[in-house]
Amino acid sequence: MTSVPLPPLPAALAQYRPSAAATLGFRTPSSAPGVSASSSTRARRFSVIASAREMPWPHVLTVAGSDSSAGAGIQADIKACAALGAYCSSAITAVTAQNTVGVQGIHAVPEKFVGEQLRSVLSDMSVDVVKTGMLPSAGVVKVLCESLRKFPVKALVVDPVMVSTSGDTLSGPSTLATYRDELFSMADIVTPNVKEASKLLGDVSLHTISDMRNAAESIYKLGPKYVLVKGGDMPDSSDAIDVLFDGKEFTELRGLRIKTRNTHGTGCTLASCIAAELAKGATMLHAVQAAKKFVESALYHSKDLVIGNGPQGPFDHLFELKSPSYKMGSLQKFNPDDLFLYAVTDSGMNKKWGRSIKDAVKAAIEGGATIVQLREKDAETREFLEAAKACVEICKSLGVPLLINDRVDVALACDAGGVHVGQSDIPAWEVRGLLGPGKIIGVSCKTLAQAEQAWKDGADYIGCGGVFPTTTKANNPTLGFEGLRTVCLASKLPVVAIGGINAGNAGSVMELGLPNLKGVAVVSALFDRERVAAETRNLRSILMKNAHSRS
Ligand SMILES: Nc1ncnc2c1ncn2[C@@H]1O[C@H](COP(=O)(O)OP(=O)(O)OP(=O)(O)O)[C@@H](O)[C@H]1O
Ligand SMILES: Cc1ncc(CO)c(N)n1
Ligand SMILES: [Mg+2]
Repeated sequence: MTSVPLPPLPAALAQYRPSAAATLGFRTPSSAPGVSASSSTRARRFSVIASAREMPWPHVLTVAGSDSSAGAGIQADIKACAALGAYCSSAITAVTAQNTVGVQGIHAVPEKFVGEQLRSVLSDMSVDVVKTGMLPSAGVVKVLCESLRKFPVKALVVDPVMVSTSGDTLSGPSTLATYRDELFSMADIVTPNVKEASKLLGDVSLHTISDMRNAAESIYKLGPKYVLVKGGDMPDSSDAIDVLFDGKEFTELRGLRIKTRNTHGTGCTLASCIAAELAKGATMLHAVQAAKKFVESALYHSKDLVIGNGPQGPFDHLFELKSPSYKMGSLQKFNPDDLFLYAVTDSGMNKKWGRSIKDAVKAAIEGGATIVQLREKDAETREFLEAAKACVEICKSLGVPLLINDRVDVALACDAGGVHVGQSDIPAWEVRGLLGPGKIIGVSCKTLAQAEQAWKDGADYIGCGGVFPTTTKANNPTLGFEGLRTVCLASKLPVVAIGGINAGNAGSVMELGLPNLKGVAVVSALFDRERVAAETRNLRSILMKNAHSRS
């Protein structure tokens, strides 16, 4: 590949960013002969830029290699960022000829021209996060470090790509020292897989989680703020476990290991998703969790795809566009706002008033319930399953998610939207393993530690209470407003308040104005009443009033 000299900055651009242009030594309007713009044209152009700045788009610049099969590299990075709502620009470091069999050829882009691409993007666009993939030579790593010193960004994600999964070398041992000595100290996070971690540490062997922890600690000493050692390629592990280290604490991120041949590009995708989430403003822990969840979901939805004849196929980054839930307005995908008016059934109460579970659920939705949970502690399993199937049908047709309390087996059998578990039920991460990534999982939590664990376990929301004393749960300690406030403020997941809530006190719960508190869950206030739809409607109008008075 030949490098062509960089032309002068286009005149129009020079008018928009005269200071940036001057800094870079580009010709500015006053120095560019024959370029003139009236002051009104210039003012209009500036106002276009100013209004564009009011609507920023999280921006990731990927510095990586092209993969002709489009499963990894630049192509994966752009798709991953797009799927997560970030804009992705690119500086291409190498063009590879590769497919699902392996890498057939590599054509490195001259280092100077990598620098020119970096300068073009970084001098013009507001890049939030730079993500690196294949950096084929020490020279490219140095060029990148220089560019980053000149144009600092909010965060740097370094995926130290060295060997493709097919075993082909993408970056030789000569780059190792430059990675370690120059790039790592600028990085917010470095994301080696186990083989790369081993190479970075002089070929130490890594076989266990404890080895991954030690490796993360050693790489941390080379200067990055966080290290994520990825366990996708750990043999004999039924889970896909990654280890995050922030210099003090280790976090094990445990996900399902999806049985599929389509894992080409998981590493590039994970790093790009972390970059996209950071660009959107997430904390590192959140960004890594969201990224892992994305990879897991994409693999799950692509597990049976057949693209290419080789052993390692690509997966579909835009799987959500294809899923029926996306096309039909999404019943499966969790929307925290669905927690607004959360109806929990109780068979005893409905029996007492002479209604079936199905009629009770129908009435609650008619009155405005936004999510329903079947909590049928006393029902026989067969009878419960039949009722659940009928409720799923109604809920699907009315666009309201239906969750099952405790019973993962019943949820699977009736294809419910998800499961709600308590502290003494199956742990949320095991439920996730059974239900897969697309279902909703809620966990009852009373303490900060429980809320933290629910988040780590991959739950979607927590139920917090009992806020007030309740008759539906024996020996249930009451948290009161203070307990609710403490958990809500610390919770990384959306919260629904539960326990003794009714039309008389629901307003005061919402008035707390806690940002994470998305709604209230009610049992007796709806179902231990004669007219379920009317009670629900009344509660909804109370909640709406208080939700509105907050905004
Ligand atoms: N089969 C799988 N099921 C679920 N998650 C997986 C699977 N394989 C990899 N992952 C996850 O994908 C992410 C990338 O990990 P991996 O160890 O595969 O990186 P990598 O080897 O750098 O990627 P690549 O294969 O693209 O080079 C990690 O979060 C890992 O846990
Ligand atoms: C270009 C490129 N970057 C990264 C990887 C790692 O998956 C790959 N196979 N190809
Ligand atoms: Mg891998």
